[in-house]
Amino acid sequence: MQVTDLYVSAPGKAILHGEHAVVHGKVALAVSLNLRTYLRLKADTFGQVCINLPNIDTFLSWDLSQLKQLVTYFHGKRDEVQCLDAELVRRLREFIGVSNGSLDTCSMATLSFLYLYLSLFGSGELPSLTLTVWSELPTGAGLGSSAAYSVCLAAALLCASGAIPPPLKEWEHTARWCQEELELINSWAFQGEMIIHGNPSGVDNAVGTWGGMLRFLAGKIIPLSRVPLLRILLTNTKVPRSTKVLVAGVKDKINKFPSIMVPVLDSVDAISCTCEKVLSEMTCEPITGEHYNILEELIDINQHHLNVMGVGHPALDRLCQVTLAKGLHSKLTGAGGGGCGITLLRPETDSLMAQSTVQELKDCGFDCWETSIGGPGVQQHSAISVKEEILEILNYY
Ligand SMILES: Nc1ncnc2c1ncn2[C@@H]1O[C@H](COP(=O)(O)OP(=O)(O)OP(=O)(O)O)[C@@H](O)[C@H]1O
Ligand SMILES: C[C@@](O)(CCO)CC(=O)[O-]
Ligand SMILES: [Mg+2]
Repeated sequence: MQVTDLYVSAPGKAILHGEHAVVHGKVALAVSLNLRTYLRLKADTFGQVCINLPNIDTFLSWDLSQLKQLVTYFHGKRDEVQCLDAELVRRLREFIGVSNGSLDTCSMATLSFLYLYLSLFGSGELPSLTLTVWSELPTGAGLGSSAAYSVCLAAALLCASGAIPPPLKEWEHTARWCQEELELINSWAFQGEMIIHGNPSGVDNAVGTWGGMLRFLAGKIIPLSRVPLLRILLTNTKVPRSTKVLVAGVKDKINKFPSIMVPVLDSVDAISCTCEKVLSEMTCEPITGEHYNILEELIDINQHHLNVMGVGHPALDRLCQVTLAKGLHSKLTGAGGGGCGITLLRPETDSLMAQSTVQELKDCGFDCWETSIGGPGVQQHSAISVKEEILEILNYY
């Protein structure tokens, strides 16, 4: 089977409110970032499948004959995805020699690639291809790197399998898929997330697929089209952590102390809803200091709740203290336990104040930068629309 070469990209995300609570059926508000993961899929004739994942130092290849043995039992349909095929996951774990509890970066990325590849091609002829992924996102830091990776894999492999068409016309630089096709990409990306996360809510892959700002509740995705322009500082504490472990830890706490933890989750839900209401007011009436005061208080309350859930970290406390000394409010974003935090800048925060805050956070050993939010969701690119330095990496392999 011959596949067509293509480039795709998907954005990372920041969760404004609702991380962890969203896994338990509460509202989350999330927004796409201007940092993206890029994927190049290249057709080959060597009878092999190769993946190059330079961000995580992973370069692997398999003969098609090896992979064919894994799909002898396979009867799956690529347009019907509900839950993970446990037998395929078991075979793949055995094939790459990884145990059920493994959190190894390389194994998780490999497992989710092979799972999607075999699920989408397993009922027909397996194509020979090389897939290279490069991301501007820090890996495992709370900015949805796993979801951006899974969304890129799903879009590229669905296209290569013929389940969805490549949307790019000859004269275009970038193009997006239609709603129905995006839903299919999102549902396959969710499978990839299930392999990496264990029990994802689906909010991260939804942002990677649709981009912009979303309200997410129990799998229901509502794009928020009218949102004010927010200035946000992103800080990466560089403390490594695993989303899978943190999500499992919160679940254990809820099971152990339901009467204590359920009200915390309800309160986070109310924070997301209040934040959504304030953001909407800010688009239809003059923005006042009081709007910002409320947004800041919501950030503080939620950060305390996240500490109660057990997903804080001394480095995140430090972020909150340093920014509060400058009159700015921060909370962790994503799974916490280290990783990244967001700081809301007020309209009157001048660039000198922003710069000195960034410098103080860098002096703590953190990475810190002002970010723009609301980038487009998954898209196909022509080669010339991919930034030169990224194209160079993707074409190197
Ligand atoms: N650029 C990449 N190349 C290959 N694998 C990646 C890449 N980015 C992420 N991954 C996979 O995703 C895993 C990290 O996912 P994890 O969910 O723990 O962090 P995150 O998605 O960055 O944070 P969060 O889920 O809190 O937003 C890595 O271990 C790796 O398997
Ligand atoms: C911690 C969590 O709520 C967000 C991770 O970005 C997990 C999830 O929603 O899948
Ligand atoms: Mg993730």
